[in-house]
Amino acid sequence: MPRSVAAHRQAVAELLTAVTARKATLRVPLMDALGKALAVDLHAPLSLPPFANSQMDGFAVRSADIPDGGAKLCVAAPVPAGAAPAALEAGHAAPIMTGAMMPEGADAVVPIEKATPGTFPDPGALDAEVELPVVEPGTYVRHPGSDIEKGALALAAGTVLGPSQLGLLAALGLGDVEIREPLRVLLITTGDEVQEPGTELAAGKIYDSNGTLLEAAMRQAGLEVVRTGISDDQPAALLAVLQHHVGDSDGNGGGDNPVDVIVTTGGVSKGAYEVVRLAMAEQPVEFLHVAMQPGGPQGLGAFNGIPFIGFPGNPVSCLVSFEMFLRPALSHVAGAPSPRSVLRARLAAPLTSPQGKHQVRRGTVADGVVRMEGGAGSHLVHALARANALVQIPADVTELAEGDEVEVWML
Ligand SMILES: Nc1nc2c(c(=O)[nH]1)N[C@H]1C(S)=C(S)[C@@H](COP(=O)(O)OP(=O)(O)OC[C@H]3O[C@@H](n4cnc5c(N)ncnc54)[C@H](O)[C@@H]3O)O[C@H]1N2
Ligand code: MOO
Repeated sequence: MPRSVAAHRQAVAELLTAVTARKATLRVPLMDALGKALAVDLHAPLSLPPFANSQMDGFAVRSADIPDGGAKLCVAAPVPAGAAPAALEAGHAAPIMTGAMMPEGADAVVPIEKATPGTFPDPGALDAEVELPVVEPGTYVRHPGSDIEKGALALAAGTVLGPSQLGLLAALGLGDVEIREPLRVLLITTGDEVQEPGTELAAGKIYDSNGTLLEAAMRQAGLEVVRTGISDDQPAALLAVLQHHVGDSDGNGGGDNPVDVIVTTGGVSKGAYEVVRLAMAEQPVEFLHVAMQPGGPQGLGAFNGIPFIGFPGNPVSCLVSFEMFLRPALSHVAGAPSPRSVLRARLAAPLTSPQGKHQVRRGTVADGVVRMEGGAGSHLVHALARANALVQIPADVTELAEGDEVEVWML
């Protein structure tokens, strides 16, 4: 009896719980925190904006100086961005640039387009005057703390740090940040037929797409990845690679920066040379079938005490396995990455799906409608590259009509 998708996801999460529990926190430069989870609640060390500043290029004024019909004011010394200006005298208007600090006493900005003349006087010009229309106090002034007050919670522990979050930390003046230490994954692709990209393709061989596909997916999910190169179909060779990186069953060897999880691709189904199955024969690893297509055959357990996950060899099966099991399990137990956004979309065309298998098709979602990219085959990497979503067809659904709603996970 195949295992359900939910049960296998749960099993992967359980496998990772112990690993994530023993990970420490780490202080890293902002850019190294991209995609990682914030370890602690982070409070703003300063207000944003830090001081009142102008939202427009124009004139900083005391609004009380300008009656309903407008007024002619003396032009004060200009205030460029970055300067700390002198206080604004009554009856004066100071040329001010976007982002520049408001002079003390000024409470509004009139944009240059509304001034007469509509250009700034030369900085050296003496006795210049400008005519300005009436303006409400506060107009085009960005008040200190209007975005966030000093001391307020800027980001909560567990927040996944993307570009916007890291941009906020930079705006708050932080050069580094404390993150949850990322999991280190040992990624091994297998197969006698598989060859490194960038080499000349021999007869009967194909290029290794799984390694790049999964390493990219893992890095994007905030994982550290250790690649070993391709392992051939000799179990002894795969065991040697594993032992080199992980150490032996007594915990000897494996280097001083151990990996937390091992992920392999290929060699888990029913062929005559299933290298991963054979190499794991002495280990507590279960090879099973999940009621899902693609990504049915799966391996799960431990190699010399290190959690082990064996994905099937087909490239689309690898990515679907990662998205359906490893990514959600990591979101659940490690807080990063964020779960995929889940939407509902209407089918552009009818489709059929095998009874008893949760099918994950690849599609393009636009304007609430999803169009399939390629067929169900798990070798279709070109179609995968066109898709922006995984289309989820539950195990008990065998037929859907055009316009029927399905769940889609945005990639
Ligand atoms: N008799 C059966 N045969 C198969 C079954 C089954 O239930 N009974 N399951 C099929 C399904 S579903 C899948 S998925 C695959 C899984 O096979 P393995 O995990 O053992 O993977 P391989 O046989 O090594 O490779 C499958 C396929 O993927 C290609 N491949 C492998 N590695 C890479 C790589 N790094 N980059 C690109 N492509 C790769 C490989 O050449 C094969 O075409 O088994 C089915 N068979
Ligand atoms: O499960 Mo396989 O992954 O369908 O191609």
